[in-house]
Amino acid sequence: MASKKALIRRPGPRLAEGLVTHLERAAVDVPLALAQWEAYGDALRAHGWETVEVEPADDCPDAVFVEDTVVMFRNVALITRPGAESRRPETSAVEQAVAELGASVNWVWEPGTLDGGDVLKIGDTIYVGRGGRTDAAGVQQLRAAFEPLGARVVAVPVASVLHLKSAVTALPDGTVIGHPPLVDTVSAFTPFLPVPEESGAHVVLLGGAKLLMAASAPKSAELLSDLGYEPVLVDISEFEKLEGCVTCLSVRLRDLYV
Ligand SMILES: NC(=O)NCCC[C@H](N)C(=O)O
Repeated sequence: MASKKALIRRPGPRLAEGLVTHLERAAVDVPLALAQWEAYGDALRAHGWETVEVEPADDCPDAVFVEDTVVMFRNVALITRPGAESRRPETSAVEQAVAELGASVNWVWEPGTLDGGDVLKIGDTIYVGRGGRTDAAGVQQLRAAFEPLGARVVAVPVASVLHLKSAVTALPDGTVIGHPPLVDTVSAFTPFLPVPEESGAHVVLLGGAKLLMAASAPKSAELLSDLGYEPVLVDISEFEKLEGCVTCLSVRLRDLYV
């Protein structure tokens, strides 16, 4: 049977020191962040996902953004080499966690860099954003890892936001959603549905019509609800101050036969 597990990683005491690139730094309330992270995990579990906690990395302020450390395609986990040097120590415990869950493990090698936040999978198509964190060698290594498994890898430039998935994600039917001012190449995505808020571009597919979304995107949630989806809203304000979004707080593992 296909698995329904999701990796998550508890935020550490240094969370407030997390990287900010496109935003002004704002004070992060760490206890509130922890409560928001617990509620995020509760929302996953309430919709049938078994959450698997990666061992915390308390020296790494950004470790809670676990999505950036691994890309899954079928049963293969590509352990990334994050573009930000301060994030590179995050990967070893993630590697151990996915290996223990039965994934085959592959790696992005130096000098390539790749952040999981730059990788959007829609069926067998994998969009990869070449931007501030993912370089050309990282894109090549992603292709080398997944094209032999049947993926079609499509590279797109990313400049306006931190990661590709800060700009666009996809609905269950494959429609790409994004807030147009922040999508560098709208024409790369067909079909494309504009949403009215930046954080409205971020959905985690919970199963069926349910979409995990940030509470900061009420108008986008209303739009999607009107299209027959069922948004499940979580407040992740403290992570948004660090350029995090709902997608980056977990990695869903759907193709492990365990
Ligand atoms: N996939 C993501 O959107 N990750 C967010 C990472 C935020 C973190 N502060 C960073 O700059 O790396």
